[in-house]
Amino acid sequence: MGIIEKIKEIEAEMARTQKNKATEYHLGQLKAKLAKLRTQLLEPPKGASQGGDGFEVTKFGHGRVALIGFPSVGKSTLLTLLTGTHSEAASYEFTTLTCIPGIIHYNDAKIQLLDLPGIIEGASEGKGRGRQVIAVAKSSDLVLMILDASKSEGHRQILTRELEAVGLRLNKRPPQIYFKRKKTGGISFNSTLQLTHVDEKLCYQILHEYKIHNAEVLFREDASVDDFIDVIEGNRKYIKCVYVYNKIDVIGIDDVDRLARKSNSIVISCNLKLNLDRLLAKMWEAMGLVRVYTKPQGQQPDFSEPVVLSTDRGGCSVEDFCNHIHRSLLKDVKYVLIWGMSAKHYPQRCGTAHVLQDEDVVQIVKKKEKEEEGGGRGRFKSHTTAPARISDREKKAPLKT
Ligand SMILES: Nc1nc2c(ncn2[C@@H]2O[C@H](COP(=O)(O)OP(=O)(O)OP(=O)(O)O)[C@@H](O)[C@H]2O)c(=O)[nH]1
Ligand SMILES: [K+]
Ligand SMILES: [Mg+2]
Repeated sequence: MGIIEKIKEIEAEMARTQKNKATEYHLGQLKAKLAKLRTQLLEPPKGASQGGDGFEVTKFGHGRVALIGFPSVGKSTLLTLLTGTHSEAASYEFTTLTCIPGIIHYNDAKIQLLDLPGIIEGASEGKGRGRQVIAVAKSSDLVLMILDASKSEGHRQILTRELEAVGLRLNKRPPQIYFKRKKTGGISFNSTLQLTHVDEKLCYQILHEYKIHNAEVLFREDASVDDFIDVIEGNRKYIKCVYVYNKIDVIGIDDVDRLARKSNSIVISCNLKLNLDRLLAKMWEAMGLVRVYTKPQGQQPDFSEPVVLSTDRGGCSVEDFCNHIHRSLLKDVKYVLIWGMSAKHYPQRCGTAHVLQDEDVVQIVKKKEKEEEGGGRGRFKSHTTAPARISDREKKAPLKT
């Protein structure tokens, strides 16, 4: 029996099994079996060359966003609109057959947007180009799940299931479970709080399924069996996802309203170019991107080219900022002066652990370098006002030095 048949068999057995206290252990075991098979399915066949027929596209810019959706929901239309790179769009399904990259220029940052072939139910098991498409989704910093607002709302669940089946976890953070395999000593199981979804016996059983007999387990939250399996598998990818309901020009206002209220969702129309600005703002926020402007001593900040950091990847501390400019910079930094949202007053003197916010201005004061006390002019000299964003006017018309 092939892996896919085995998966189907276990899924059928799980569907047949009633969920109650008596079947809890059995179901847990089935879940572990299923997870193991799915991991097997993802491993490239022995002897096969790595990559080749995948959709390898070089990463570019400050982040990568993948367009995932059923055929003909408007992925290519959206890529063309947002990036100016033409991607063929048509009313028939599977118009796009490969990965087409474009670049979004937004907030002085460059975001790589990837158009992809449509995927269908069963994609995770190899239907269509599903596996390659999902591999690209895994390499992204954000998934835009494009949905046709006029079609079944079940599509969102089907796609989410397909992505979950290959180890993607959308809009979740890793479970707070410490897990370490050991060579000897048996299994030590602990929790810092009362667990309501799993107990020690169930966890032992799952570990047994994985043939793990020595390990340290510590639950730091009231996690589920699925969470525990995710931690054991260790290959899960936690990615943000924005659900984009396209084609709202063909549905009624009540439906638009309902879809717009769903969590992590946005409604758009490519045809009418509706809400595309809001979509970009939402992407920016979801990717945790932060612009930081450098201000040389005695001069105005350079508003033309921000350093773009991400709260999710790499972090946004002053240390991250310095490392971004130059690896060897950090050791010379005495402290920094900060103007902007993260500062309590202007300028605030901070250490390298300080966390920056979008549109902050930073002046680095190096060791053995004299501080510019009051040397700046206008907004960027020392004074105390409530924190505020650096206004667009200040960026456009910097004061003369
Ligand atoms: N009514 C309406 N139609 C749209 C909208 N956006 C795209 N379409 C149409 O939907 C059809 C499919 O668009 P595509 O951009 O090719 O969709 P896709 O998701 O890239 O399709 P595949 O590459 O085949 O997976 C085209 O006929 C578009 O003109 C929209 O906002 N409203
Ligand atoms: K199409
Ligand atoms: Mg397309």
